[in-house]
Amino acid sequence: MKSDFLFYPLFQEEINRLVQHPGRKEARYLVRIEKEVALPDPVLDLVLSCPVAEKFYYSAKDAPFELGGLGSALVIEAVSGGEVLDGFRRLWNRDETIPVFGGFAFDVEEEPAPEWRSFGRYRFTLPLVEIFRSPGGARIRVNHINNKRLPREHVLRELTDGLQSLDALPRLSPAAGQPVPAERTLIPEKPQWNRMIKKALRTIVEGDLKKIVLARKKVFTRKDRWDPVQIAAVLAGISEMSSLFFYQIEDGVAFLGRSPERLFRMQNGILLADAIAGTRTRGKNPFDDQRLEAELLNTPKELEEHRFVAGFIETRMHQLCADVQVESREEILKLKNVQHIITRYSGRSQQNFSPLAIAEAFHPTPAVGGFPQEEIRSCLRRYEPFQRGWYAAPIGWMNRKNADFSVGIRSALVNGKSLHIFAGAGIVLQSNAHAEWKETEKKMDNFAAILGEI
Ligand SMILES: C=C(O[C@H]1C=CC=C(C(=O)O)[C@@H]1O)C(=O)O
Repeated sequence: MKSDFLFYPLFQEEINRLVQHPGRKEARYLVRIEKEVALPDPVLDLVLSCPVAEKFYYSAKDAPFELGGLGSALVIEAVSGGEVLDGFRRLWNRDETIPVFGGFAFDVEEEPAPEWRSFGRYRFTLPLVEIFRSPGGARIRVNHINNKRLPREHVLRELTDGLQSLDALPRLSPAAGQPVPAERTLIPEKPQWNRMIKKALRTIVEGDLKKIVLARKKVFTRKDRWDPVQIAAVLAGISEMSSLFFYQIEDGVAFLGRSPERLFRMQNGILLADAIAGTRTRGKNPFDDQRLEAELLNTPKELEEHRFVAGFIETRMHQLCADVQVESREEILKLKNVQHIITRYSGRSQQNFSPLAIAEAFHPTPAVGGFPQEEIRSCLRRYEPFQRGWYAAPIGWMNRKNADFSVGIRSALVNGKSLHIFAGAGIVLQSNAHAEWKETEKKMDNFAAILGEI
């Protein structure tokens, strides 16, 4: 990982030109300068190696794009989606294609728990430096918001200072590192998990809910702070069909993961969404793997779990779109540690819904909440012994009309000396507490290399 990229020299000429043309409109609210570049390294390397406090990265699971951000030009922290859209209204009035990165909590009605406090309920960032790479090439943009209507010279000085200070930082090189010893806490412990499942099954038998996705977490605490960059580098080394997301909002505070599940992608009016549920581990050899795949596709309990999700997504797609197509039904998605049943949908968006409104309409799908959707948040608040925060919630990027959001599973929160690793499992009538515990263990295995064991 080298990334000796220097931002200020790259934009020096443009900044000088802006100084010489004081009449140009950009300085009124938004200064945005763009450059095509021959990027020497993957965007991820650039983002990980720059030791700036706030930074993000997103690559969608099946699109050859990388989006990265360094620093922040504008951060919107809000308690509702409407407030987020208000916060970006002026930005998108200038240019509706500008992407912002972020997400919101699983349960936005809850007061965030201490470990999630800096993420809040909704949080999106317009970065100071935005890096986008596609097979056609790479572009770097710098953004500066002048919402205080400061004089132009002042704005350009701030921009220059921002870029120069990014350049002055020594680059990090996240060495693979040895597994780190840490104290482990299970929340819940196994006996409590067994009781949670029993309670969920009772609720299902009584007929109030049909499916409940219960989650657990492992918290690893060590003497020194965890390095989110090192953990992201381990996730980046995994080769599978999943999106990689990394959102560091303060030094040593980051939410990151490798999610196989797209909540939705909206591109030029086309909406894509996945239903993923039903799980088996990977086999020890190809023959064993095939056997597990056949078992997954022929087990009524797994199919039921999957169909709650697919039915829900299909209903939402019809509410939001015309021409809803099932791109593939009940196929297998093979990941490094597990395999799932996947059904894919596409449709043509009918109305002018904002991407955030679409995210709120889908979330939480029965893959991470349960069924029916309406009852599930209050039920999980009572059943789970910790707050999910941003785990299993939408995370990604959006502009005024387009977006790509993943469901924030196979994920972890790094917060100083604590590392919280999450996983959940769908509980239906035939579920068994021990099998679901083992399944969640496997779902956490992406992080095993960091810890030596989980
Ligand atoms: C809730 C999680 O996985 C969901 C996604 C795929 C399969 C699932 C399952 O089979 O239970 C879960 O619904 C998680 O990984 O934390």
